[in-house]
Parts: sequence; structure tokens; C-alpha cells
Amino acid sequence: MDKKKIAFIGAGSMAEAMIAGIAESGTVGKRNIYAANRSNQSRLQELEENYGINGMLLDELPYSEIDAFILAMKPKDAQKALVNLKGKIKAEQAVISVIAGISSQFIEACLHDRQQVIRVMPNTSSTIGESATGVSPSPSASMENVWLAEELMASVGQVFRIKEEEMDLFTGIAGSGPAYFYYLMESIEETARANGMDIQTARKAGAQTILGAAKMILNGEEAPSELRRKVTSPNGTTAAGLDALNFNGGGYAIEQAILSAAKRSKEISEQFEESMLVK
Ligand SMILES: NC(=O)C1=CN([C@@H]2O[C@H](COP(=O)(O)OP(=O)(O)OC[C@H]3O[C@@H](n4cnc5c(N)ncnc54)[C@H](O)[C@@H]3O)[C@@H](O)[C@H]2O)C=CC1
Ligand SMILES: O=C(O)[C@@H]1CCC=N1
Repeated sequence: MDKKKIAFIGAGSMAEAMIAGIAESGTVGKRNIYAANRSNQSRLQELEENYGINGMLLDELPYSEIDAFILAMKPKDAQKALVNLKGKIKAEQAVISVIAGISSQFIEACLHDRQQVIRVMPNTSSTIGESATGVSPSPSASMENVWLAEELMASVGQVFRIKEEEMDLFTGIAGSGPAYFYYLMESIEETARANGMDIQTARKAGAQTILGAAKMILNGEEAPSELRRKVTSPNGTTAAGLDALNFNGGGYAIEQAILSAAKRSKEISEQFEESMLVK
């Protein structure tokens, strides 16, 4: 695996999170990792300096040597990027897409028939090897390329094999998910600050509480509802907190966050499918 060559097409936040995790894990040798963009040389230099990888402009990539291309541009830039890629890659080369809402069918239609497309949905915790990543291979993808994609994603966190129809919901839960927890932390910090507690104490205590609860779920046998029951003494402090959460629509707010993100992911694919029909 460390001899495989991978190239990120698009060198923004998500590419950097994955590069950091992959470089740290050693799954692929640093010199076999390429990151490319259209024109931002200083960004490429920054990635080279920080991670010891090869940053280059799109036109300079050694296309025929690359085993897997990782599409990491915004959905709005995907079509242009794919048109540019089409003349440069072969159907057998793996195309791993992290782009939210762009179907493997669309990617295949822009590239070659039976292009080896694997959709993945990591999150920014890839930076520290703690992503929760959905992986969904298209029917054309060979076992070898699916293995390659799963090994790569396993080096930045936990991998979940999902159906492509589940990708929108998975994006709502895990791709966008870190933002919900950061938002929760922002509220915890603001509440602490407004009530006279030092922010650093609140930040560390809040984050440790999220980490501990997550570990209890992942390490143990008990369902979240059972774990919650054990924290909650009758007529105690937790019961008062949970009542306030329920009264203020806490569960509904979480449901709406997930479903709205999933809906946006679906809308993006519909927009792209329409644009494909127009052409
Ligand atoms: N940021 C996140 O938490 C996650 C993002 N994603 C997906 O990752 C993709 C990238 O997101 P970010 O890194 O946040 O965006 P970003 O804006 O930070 O980076 C996008 C990069 O693509 C480059 N780019 C634009 N057009 C290009 C082209 N034609 N060819 C090559 N490079 C091109 C830009 O120069 C930029 O470096 C999006 O499609 C998003 O849906 C998926 C999971 C999580
Ligand atoms: O906000 C977005 O569209 C991307 C996809 C998942 C997380 N960030």
C-alpha cells in the first residue's frame, strides 16, 4: 500500500484533513501523496512544507502513475474539474470522491464508461485519524480499488460501508456532524462565560464530557437511552436539564439538523443531474 500513489484534486480544508491523517498513519508514503489545484501555488507550498507531500498544479501531475485520484473540490467546481480530468485519466484508475451530493453516476458520465468510482464521506476529524467515514463503491469499481479506498479511509478513522442511497443521510449525520458538536460546545462556552465561569475550564470540561460519553457508547454494550437513564436520578439535576432540553425541542432540533443537511445533499445531486440532462 505505501507504494501506491494518490492525488488530491483540490487542496482545501478536507484535502488537508485527509492528507494530515494519511501522512501521519504512513498508509501511503508522503512522497507518494500529491495535492493539486488550479493556480494557488502558495497553498501547495504550504501543504508541502507541513506534510512533506508533493504539491503541484493540475497540469503538472504525473497522471499515468497515479493509482487513485481523490476529488476534493466544492460541488460547484466538480463538473469543470471532471471535464479537465477526463482526457488525462483512464477508466481503470480509481476515482475516490469526497464531494457531497454528487452521484457516482454523474462522475462516471463526466469521465469514462465504467470509471472506477468510489464515493466516500469523511469528516474533518480525519486530521487526527478520528473520522467516521461512509464508503460507497459504484458497481463498476473493482475489488482492488474498493480495497484501496477502504484502506485509505481506514487510515483516517472508522469506515462504514453504506449504500449510495444512504449517502445523503450519512452526510447529515457524520460529514456535517462535527459542526453540530462544535455548535454545542459554543453554547456550553457561552453559557459558562455569561454565568461567570472561565471559558478554558468550560471548554475542557465540556469536550471531555462529549469524549467520555462517546467512549461509553463505543466501548460498551449499552444503548444511549440506557446510559442516559443511569445519569438521571429521579427529580435530580439531570432530569431538570433533560426536561428543559425536551421542552425547548432539543431532539427535534437535532433531527432537523440531520435531515436538512441530508436534504441539501440530495438537492445538490438533483441540480447536477438536471445540468447533465441540459447538456
Ligand atoms: N469540509 C468538510 O468538512 C467536508 C467536505 N467534504 C467535501 O469536500 C469537498 C471540498 O470541501 P472543502 O475542502 O471544505 O472545500 P475548500 O473550498 O476548502 O477546497 C476546495 C479546493 O478545490 C480547489 N478547486 C476548485 N476547483 C478546482 C478544479 N477545477 N480543479 C482542482 N481543484 C479545484 C480549490 O482551489 C480549493 O483548494 C466538498 O465537495 C465537500 O462537499 C466532505 C466531507 C466533509
Ligand atoms: O458543508 C458541506 O457541504 C461539506 C460536506 C460535509 C461537510 N462539509
